Amino acid sequence: MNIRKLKFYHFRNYDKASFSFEENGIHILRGNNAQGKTNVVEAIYFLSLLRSFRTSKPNLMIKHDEEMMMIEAQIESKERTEDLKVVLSEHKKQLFRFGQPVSTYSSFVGSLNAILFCPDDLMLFAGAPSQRRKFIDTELIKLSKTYTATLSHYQKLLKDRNLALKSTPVDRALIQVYTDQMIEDEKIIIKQRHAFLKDLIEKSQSLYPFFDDGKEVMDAVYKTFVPIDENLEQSLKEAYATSLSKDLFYKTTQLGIHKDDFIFSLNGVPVIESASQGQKRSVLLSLKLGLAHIVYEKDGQYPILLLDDVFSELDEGRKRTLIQMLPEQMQIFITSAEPIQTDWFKRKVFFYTIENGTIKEEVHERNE
Ligand SMILES: Nc1ncnc2c1ncn2[C@@H]1O[C@H](COP(=O)(O)OP(=O)(O)OP(=O)(O)O)[C@@H](O)[C@H]1O
Repeated sequence: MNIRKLKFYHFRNYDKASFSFEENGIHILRGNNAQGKTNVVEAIYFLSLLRSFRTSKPNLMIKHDEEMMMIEAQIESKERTEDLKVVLSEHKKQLFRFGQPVSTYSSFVGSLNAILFCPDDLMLFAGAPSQRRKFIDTELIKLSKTYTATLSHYQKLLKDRNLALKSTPVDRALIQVYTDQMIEDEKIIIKQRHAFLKDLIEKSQSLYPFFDDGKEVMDAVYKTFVPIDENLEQSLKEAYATSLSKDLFYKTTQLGIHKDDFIFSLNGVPVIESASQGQKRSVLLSLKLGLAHIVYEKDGQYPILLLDDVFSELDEGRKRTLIQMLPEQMQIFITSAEPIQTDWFKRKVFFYTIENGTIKEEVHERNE
């Protein structure tokens, strides 16, 4: 998958800007701090998921003192070339595909598949379990419609069950109806999370040694509230039966996949407890590249890879390794405020200078 054109109008610090990108190449956006490099990455990510990785308030992306903003892109995939456009004003978000208005989120999201690495991702290890669930869910939602539908059904049931637990008098029969339906959803979600993590870890494990000279072994464990085996349904039923009195006491559902966690480790020690900054970045990069390989296996094409400020805190060896590990048929955007040595690249690479909300393509430098 490739972005061939990208246009902004009143987006962040860009007034009006237009970019063209070659397919598959590495595109380096360089420039001093606060010039608009990450803004470009944010725009691509926003077209992919209709949410920003920096703010939960999309209106902040509208250029100061303006009333609306627009991001537009031409996407080339294996199947087709299509135009995507988002127009956002304070009270309205309008979506367009092929120049036609699109009314639902689900018929827009999915056209552009992008995988992002950004410095805040390092919070994956230190943050709350909800962040790790979000990481896994975001990818599974892109990969499986069944997962998306089941997760949203479960979330609704959980809300209803919690309301039923709070009501007086308590309707135990109704709570049981919700519990039974939640168990059906959980059987699907637990199996999919388990299988996805196994696949992701297998792929990432094969990449991590390149970053760390094969010294450490990365791994991850899926922590849910029941054993994952052939007795899953029975275990779920027993867990809810045992927890019912607690649920009634606290008036909220104490157990469920909404409390799952995923623990990432190096040599058996949780990453958060002992990994260096460089090692954390290396684990994350192995995970992100692992994700890209999963998408390739499923779709027969790589997603777009967005690497925001990826080089800081990586030593030169790791920087070189990262570049060598990037698949040839993947379009990649890298932002950097650091000097970049052109001899790191042995493939098509394009440089752009970003300065105060303007973009200038530099002379193509190609080392082949
Ligand atoms: N809504 C907005 N309107 C106008 N300018 C904005 C808006 N939001 C952010 N900016 C400006 O965008 C710039 C930041 O851009 P960006 O985050 O892309 O920087 P960067 O080049 O990636 O920098 P760094 O190397 O420090 O990460 C800042 O100058 C900021 O003031």
